[in-house]
Amino acid sequence: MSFNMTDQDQITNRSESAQGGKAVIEIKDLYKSFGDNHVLNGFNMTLMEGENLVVMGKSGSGKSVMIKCLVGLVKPDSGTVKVLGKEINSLDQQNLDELRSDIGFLFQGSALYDSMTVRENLEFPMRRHKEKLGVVADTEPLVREALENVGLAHTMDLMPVELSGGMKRRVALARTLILKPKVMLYDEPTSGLDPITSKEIIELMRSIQKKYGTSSLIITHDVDCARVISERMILLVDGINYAEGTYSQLSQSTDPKVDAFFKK
Ligand SMILES: Nc1ncnc2c1ncn2[C@@H]1O[C@H](COP(=O)(O)OP(=O)(O)OP(=O)(O)O)[C@@H](O)[C@H]1O
Repeated sequence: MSFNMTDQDQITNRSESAQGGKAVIEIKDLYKSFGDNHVLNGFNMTLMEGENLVVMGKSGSGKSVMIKCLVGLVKPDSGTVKVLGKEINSLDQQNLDELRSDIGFLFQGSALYDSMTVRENLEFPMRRHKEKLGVVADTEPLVREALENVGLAHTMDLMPVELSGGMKRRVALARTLILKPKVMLYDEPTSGLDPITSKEIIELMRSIQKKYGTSSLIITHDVDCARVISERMILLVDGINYAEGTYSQLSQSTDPKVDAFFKK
């Protein structure tokens, strides 16, 4: 289904391309099956520089498979996946690792290492991606800045067990920000959090995007999160980008498959 845009939105899109918007992620005609389970059937997606794009899909619709194709953890059957101008499936391991250091992840299971302090958790990616930051003699200023971004500088020497669920998620976000990623991938960033903590995380995501001009792909079931954060949305149904548009366009659709996403 191709979603009908209003005249006003068509004008907005034209002016965006006139400003020379750059694609940071381009997925074209992506197919992936596991045996007879045809998960992605020609999925297309473009994330523009500085954009917040939300992808929604039912449980089992292939959102995680799509993200895994994006970071080279799953090999597609066919189609192309370009991230920051590089075709993922043609990169060797070293170039793939380098590219991954420009991609920040906040996944449902973005667990902190329980045996390490908050500071040590944040130092970990710095050691892992030395090629990006070089050898950092004094890690404290970077750790502090990353924690200040999420309002948790005072937790630097605490252990994860001493933090609430929302605080852990914020530290996980700080840990990914320390590498100054160009693209952020969020997989269910508010799942398992109460509404107030969810709101705090969404606000943080917005402030980070503003501060660093990061482009973000957000996978969520949370309609409120999608409403607040998305500039554009894609609904993944039957392995394709079934509908695309702004929150207000999609939430007013009379198509039953689209409408089902917005029913509480
Ligand atoms: N490695 C794999 N081997 C076989 N089947 C797989 C594999 N990975 C995913 N699948 C199948 O692909 C389909 C899509 O799974 P995926 O995890 O992408 O769903 P999802 O949309 O992320 O769901 P949820 O919202 O519940 O996390 C499912 O039917 C799943 O069983």
